[in-house]
This record gives sequence, structure tokens and C-alpha cells, in this order.
Amino acid sequence: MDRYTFYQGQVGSDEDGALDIQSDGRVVHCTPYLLQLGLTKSRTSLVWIAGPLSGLIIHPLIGVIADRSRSRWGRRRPFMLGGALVVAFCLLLLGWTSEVVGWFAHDIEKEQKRNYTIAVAVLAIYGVDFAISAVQACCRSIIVDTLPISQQQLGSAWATRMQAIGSLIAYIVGSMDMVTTFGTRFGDTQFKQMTVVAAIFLVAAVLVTSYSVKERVLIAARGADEKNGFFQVIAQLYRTTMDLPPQIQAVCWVQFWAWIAWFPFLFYSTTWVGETYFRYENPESVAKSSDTLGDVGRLGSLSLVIFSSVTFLSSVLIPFGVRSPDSNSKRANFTSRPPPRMAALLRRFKKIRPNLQTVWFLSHLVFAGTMIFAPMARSLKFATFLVSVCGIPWAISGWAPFAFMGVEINKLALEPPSTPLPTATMITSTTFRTHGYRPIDSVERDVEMDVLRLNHRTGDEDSDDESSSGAAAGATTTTSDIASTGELAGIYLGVLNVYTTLPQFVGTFISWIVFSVLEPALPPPPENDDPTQPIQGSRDGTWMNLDSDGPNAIAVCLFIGALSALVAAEATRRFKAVTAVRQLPIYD
Ligand SMILES: OC[C@H]1O[C@H](O[C@H]2O[C@H](CO)[C@@H](O)[C@H](O)[C@H]2O)[C@H](O)[C@@H](O)[C@@H]1O
Repeated sequence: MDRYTFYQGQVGSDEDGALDIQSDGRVVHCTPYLLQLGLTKSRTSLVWIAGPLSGLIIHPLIGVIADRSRSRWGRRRPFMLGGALVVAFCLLLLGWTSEVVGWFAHDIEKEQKRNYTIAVAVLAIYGVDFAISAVQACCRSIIVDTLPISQQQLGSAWATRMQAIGSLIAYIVGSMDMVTTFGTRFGDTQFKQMTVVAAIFLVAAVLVTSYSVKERVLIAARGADEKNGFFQVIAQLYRTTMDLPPQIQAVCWVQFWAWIAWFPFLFYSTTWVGETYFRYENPESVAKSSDTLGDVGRLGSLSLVIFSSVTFLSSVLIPFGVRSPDSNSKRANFTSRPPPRMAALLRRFKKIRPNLQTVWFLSHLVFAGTMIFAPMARSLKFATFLVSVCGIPWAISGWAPFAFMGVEINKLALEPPSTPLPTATMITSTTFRTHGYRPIDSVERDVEMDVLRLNHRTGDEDSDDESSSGAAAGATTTTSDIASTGELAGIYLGVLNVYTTLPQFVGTFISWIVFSVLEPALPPPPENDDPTQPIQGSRDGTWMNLDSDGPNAIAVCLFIGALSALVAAEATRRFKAVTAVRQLPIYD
């Protein structure tokens, strides 16, 4: 990997790491917090629907709006920064909800104050989720926008690495006793301090990215005559979703089936690991424990730490052993000159390296082959082992679809439009680092000189100076050698996110059916009358099925997920069949 990829890939994905700190933290720590504020357990699920809802609505909407944005600060940065500030504000509001409500509502009844506090906390969570979707949409698009096609795979791999680091930091921060370590300067509870850490990480990462990444200013987009109103945006989204290019459609379908597979794993694996221990290995310990729910969580958390570590290691190591989707390019094949003895070995290794489609295909099989054993797990060790192995396919599933989308989206910008469009895409680059932002009128003055050559630049040119670019018009080049414009990155990644979030609703529905059929008599874990006290597990285990001979609903959900992963594998195989490195003519 060269400096360019490292730099752009890493900073372009830094905020993904920060995102994961906040999103993992919210799942592990927010539910007890909301319960403590007095929200009933059944209603917490209505709160967590904010995640998929925002991904379904906000991610694609911001994608389209940012694609069309002609801001002098670039198309993605204003949304990233604005979104990050809203997230930071909402996170702090979430941490200090009781205090904030106390400032505004003095003379009201305790019960009413409690209701206001819950309402503000829930609003803050929705604020976090909706704003984070905007940040997520833009930080994913900026990778597609800025990296050349040949480096899309590496850029996505770095994003996955940063996410994995973010998850690990979240677990470490969450397991530290922060109040004892740092005192009460940043809040008098662990939860408050975690919101401060998450807010600082996110804003810092977005600032670093905004400062470092060269973003292009859009001067006039294809179809620039179209209005930018709400209905036009929705119409464009609808048209694009209904008329996806086949390659992108194929990636979206893989994602759809893969997320039906991942949904039960991501939502229930922690509980499943803990439950396996109490149900099959040591049922007597339920009677001894005064906090079964907490014990289940602790056992599950350990498995998640191992899972995250495996994900991190896989995301660091696996990309070295995988051929890029556009391995024809000079850049994709570039490696620094190794010592002669190593050279032959490396050449042989490069020849046998599988490509990304194969690795993605195998990752679904590994997930399926692992989770198919879930109904047979009878010990904590085996359940933890199964969860840990899934860290490998999880690393690949966070990387492969975005790498393919990055390549395909940028190839699209190079293809001749099927219908003549009113204006050309005109984008010029701008950066904080080298010369700061130019006023928009000066940008407009030199548009014609440098902008129209954008699609002709080769991926090997890092320079800001676009006038030095240009293959001869009419020549033929491989798509991989061409720099990206990411013209429609926002909208296509938004559509991919629709295919990521819809299966989460399907997954919720499947789980609901399975739980209703297999464990209908079980009440939910008991709620606590005193919200300031930790949740107590039931001594007789009534919320947990301790019948070791009966069907295990979570394991069945995981098994269904494994079957869906097999469908995802087949969809990946088909995608592989239609993927071929194309030779595109360069056109003016
Ligand atoms: O429904 C919750 C969220 O689900 C997706 O995000 C999660 O998966 C991503 C990998 O595809 C990962 O990058 C992210 O950190 C996870 O939270 C979806 O992309 C989100 O829009 C949605 O809110």
C-alpha cells in the first residue's frame, strides 16, 4: 500500500471508527440507562428501531442531497461536520437528560418529570441515530469520491479496520471504571463520561478527515436543470432504486441476504452465549445468582470482545491476501520492490491469491458453516468459539460490498450515458491543506480549464494539478487506471443501505415468529420497580428458558440466518459470473 491510499483511506474512514464507538456503546450501555430512567423494557425496542429507520430514510436522502450539493466546501464535508456536531450535542443531551430537564421543569410532579426525562432521552437517541446516518452516508461516499478505482478495495479495507478498532475501544472504554480513573470532571457517571468520549472522538475524526481529504466542488451536475426540492430528491431516489445498473443491483441483493443472516447474530448472539451456559452447562447457577440478566450480559460481552478482536485481525490481515476487483491496473499491482529472495515467493503468492468475489463468497459459507451448528451448542466454550469465528466473515462483510460499490460507481461515471443529458459533470478539487478554499467565483473562473478533464486523469496521479492529466481522447484504457469522481456515490450507497436496513426489519419479523412459536410462554426479563437499582434476574429463571430438551429460539434464529447466508453465497456466485474487467473507451 502506498502513502496515498494509507492517507486517504485512513482519514476517510476515521470517523467510521468513531461511529462504531458510539453505536456499540449505545447498544451495550443505553438500554440499562433507559431502564434506569424508567422506560419499560417493551418500549426500549421502539427506541432501537431508530437505527434501521434512520438508515432506511436519512442515509439515502442525505446521499442524494450531498451528490447534488454545490457547496464550496465540497459535497460531503458540510454534512459530515454538521451531522457530527448534532450527534455530539444529542449524545451530551442523552448523558445529562435529567439535569437538562431539571433546568427547565422545576415545579412539576416527580412522575411528570420522569416522563419528560424519558421523552427527552428518547428524542436524543433518535437525534443521534438520524444525524449519525448523515455522517455515515458522507464518510462512506467520500472514500468512493476520492480514491481511484484501483484503490477502492484498500480504502474499504481501511474503513473496516477503523470500525474494528472503534469497536474494541468502545469495549475497553465501557469496561473501565471511568469515574474512578478520571474523576468527575467529565461527568459523575460512567454513562456521562462515555457520551463525552464518543462525542469527542467523532468530532475529532470528522475534523481530521475534513482537513485532510481533497474533496471536489461540484459546479454543475448531470441533469443540473432539475430542481432540488424534496419531491425531486425522492423522485430521483425512486428512479435510481428501480433502475439500478445490474452490477450494483447484484451487490445489493448479496447485501440483502447477508443482512438477514447477520441480523439475529448481531442482536442475539450475546444473549445466546450467556443463555447457553445457564441452560445447558450450569442450570443450578441461575438459582444462586442474584443478577442472572447481568451474568448473561457479562458472558456474552466476553464473546463479543473476542469476536471484535478476530474482526480486527481479519480486517488487517485478509486484505493482503486478496486480489483487488480491478487487478489489471498498474496501481493495484504495485508493491514496493522486495528483496530478491522474497520476490519469487511473493510472485507465486500473488498468483494464487483469490479475488474479492471469491473471498466474499467464502465468507458467507464460513458464516453459514458456523451458525448451522448453533442449535447443537451445549457449552459456553463452544458457543463463544462459534461467535468468535464469525469475526472473520464480519470483517469481510464490512469491506467487500463497499469495495465493489466503489469500483462500480466510479465505472458508471465513465460510461457513456444511455440518454443524452443536458449538462456534463463538472467537478474541481479543493483542499484545506494546500491552498485553502477558493471563493466560489474563482472556482467558477477556472472550471473550464481543469474540470472537464477530470475523468481522463489516471489513478497514478496524486497531484492536485489536474492540468497535468489526460490520456488522449479516443484512446482505450482499463477502467482501473482512471481516477474516481464518485459522481453518484451518495445515492448508490444510500440504496445499498436500504438493502442493509430492510433485511433488519425482515429479520425482526422472522425472530418474532420464531419466538412466538417456540418459546411463547416465556415472559420478558423482569422489569425493576426501582429504576435506580440494577436489573435483577429472576431467581427461578422464568424469563430464561432452562428446559435443556426444548427448542432454543435464539439458536433457531441463528440457524435461519445460516440458511440466508447460503442464499447470499449463491447471490455472490452469480455476481461473480457477471463481473468482468471491462475495456472502456474514453470519450469526451
Ligand atoms: O440498523 C442499524 C444500522 O445498520 C447498518 O449499520 C451497521 O452495519 C454497517 C455495516 O454494513 C456498519 O458499518 C455500522 O457500523 C453498523 O451500525 C446500517 O448501515 C445503518 O444505516 C443502520 O443505522
